[in-house]
Amino acid sequence: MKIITVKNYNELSTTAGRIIADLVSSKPRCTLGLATGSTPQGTYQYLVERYRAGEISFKEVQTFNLDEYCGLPRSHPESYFRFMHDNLFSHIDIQPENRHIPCAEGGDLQSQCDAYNALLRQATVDLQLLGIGSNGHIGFCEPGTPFERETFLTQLAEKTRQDNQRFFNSLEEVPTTAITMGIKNILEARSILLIASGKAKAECISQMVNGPVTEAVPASALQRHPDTTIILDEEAAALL
Ligand SMILES: N[C@@H]1[C@@H](O)[C@H](O)[C@@H](COP(=O)(O)O)O[C@@H]1O
Repeated sequence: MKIITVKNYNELSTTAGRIIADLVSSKPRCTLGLATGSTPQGTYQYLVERYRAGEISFKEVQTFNLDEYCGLPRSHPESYFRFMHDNLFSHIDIQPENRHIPCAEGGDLQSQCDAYNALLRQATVDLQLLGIGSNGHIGFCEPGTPFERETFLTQLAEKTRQDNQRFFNSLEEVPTTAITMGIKNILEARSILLIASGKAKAECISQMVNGPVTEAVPASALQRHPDTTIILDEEAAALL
């Protein structure tokens, strides 16, 4: 694992954004794995600025998002579909047919998982961007998820629902299930870029980097990936 520690969130966003922008410049037809949550927002803002400056184009880029809540229509302000539209896709020249987000609407969610997994299997993700949950989850692969899991319907941990409650009016409104890429899908990316900011992430970062590789800490699986870069601000790196 290559660990880069930076001063603050701003520097974290610029550092991560630059790595992605460099890939898009050198390989215009690249495939990006994308994440949601508060942490990547600054990274996406950086990419939008580089696009607006005419320095990069996403015309030929293909993207796959990690996950999506079940039970929220795509138009819901907290759906990840909407998050990606608002934070990135509506500001850049990516082609609608090149962006993929699990569809968690409709009755047959298992078929939606299978369809998304089949799409992923046809692609090779060049760079997978990741955040991390305070309980060590990546995507929505919660503690206890078998490492060989591919795209699946997951039950959100109570800790995750509590952490994400800040986006909703009450805990009851936070979905209890989601569709997520599995750990196996994530590890198939050519490279992984995980970003984390703030002291609430210090403990899980320490477990991910220095703890044993265990399904109790899903992010510890990244120790097995040959090309993982972790960018941390000083608070998230405090226990390393
Ligand atoms: N499914 C997402 C994860 O992909 C993300 O990494 C995590 C952390 O979010 P934040 O960056 O807001 O701390 O939140 C959600 O649960």
